[in-house]
Amino acid sequence: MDIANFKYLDKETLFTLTHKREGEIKIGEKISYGSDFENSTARYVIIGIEESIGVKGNLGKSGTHTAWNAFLNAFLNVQNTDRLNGDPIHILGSFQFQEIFQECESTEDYREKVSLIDDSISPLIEKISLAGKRLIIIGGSHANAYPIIKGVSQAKNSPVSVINMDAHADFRKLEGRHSGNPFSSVRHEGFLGPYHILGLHENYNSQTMLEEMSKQKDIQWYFYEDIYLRNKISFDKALHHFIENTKGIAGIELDMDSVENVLSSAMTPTGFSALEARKYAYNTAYQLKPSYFHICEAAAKLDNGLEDPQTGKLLSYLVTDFIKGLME
Ligand SMILES: N=CN[C@@H](CCC(=O)O)C(=O)O
Repeated sequence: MDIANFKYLDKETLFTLTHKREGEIKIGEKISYGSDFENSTARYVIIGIEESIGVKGNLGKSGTHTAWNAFLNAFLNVQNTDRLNGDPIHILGSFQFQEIFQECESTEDYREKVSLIDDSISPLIEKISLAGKRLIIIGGSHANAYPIIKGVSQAKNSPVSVINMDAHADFRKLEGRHSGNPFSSVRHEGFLGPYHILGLHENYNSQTMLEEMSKQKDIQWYFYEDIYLRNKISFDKALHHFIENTKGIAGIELDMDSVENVLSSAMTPTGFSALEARKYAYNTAYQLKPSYFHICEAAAKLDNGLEDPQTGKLLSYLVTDFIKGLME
């Protein structure tokens, strides 16, 4: 089946990126791949979204389209062991939206195109979810939380209960689609159930947005500052509280701009550690068996030239932690 702007992972790419070594087996040698995920026995389907349009529509710095390849390079070369076997994993491929990106000239153009890509992404998410597979999605901007939640919600015929580790609530007003309003947009359409945000930064969430969220009883958050400056609650307790309050169909969001020093549009010198992000991925998967895991906003290279050779490896750790949590 052809999907607009989607490239299935093919044998040649897989073989080029998987570096074989005698006496060892890499994950890339075990996973299944390509279009026929429905007939694969794999339970977990991984897709990429190579896209920076949502970030530009939110007046940010482009670069999130570079995360997928960086992830793939690292992930395919993870050792296949009895701690993590590649057999239940299927890598489908990635959405490639760089041509659409090149067509944009203004903020309005980016916002219009985000609506367009929303409509490409959600049917595939719905189809994979309907096939009973759990999804792992590597973004891309946080704008894509909207089509992901919509697709899962339509497949499961239920609103999705979401936990989001993030410095920003992304609940901005509906002013055209972008990376700052996926949760307000998807809430507006009834696909988002309870919404829990872990680690909001007080400096970067507006009073208006916080007041809007306060009106809705099933939207809750912990500020990063309440955890680490005021010691009101520990990281573990805050996470546990959200996990306990998540019922039914669950989705997990991880915005990498909440993790200290990870390259992204809103890169931060103070935030969660890589280890906390790993604990988040593992524990949410282990305890909730969520329908999807969306990791977004990370970049291997920003358009301003900044590069980070570690992005792909961190994304790969997070995905393997999440899969281990699902399997244990
Ligand atoms: N998903 C990210 N949302 C942030 C982005 C900030 C930035 O790119 O600088 C927000 O809207 O506040």
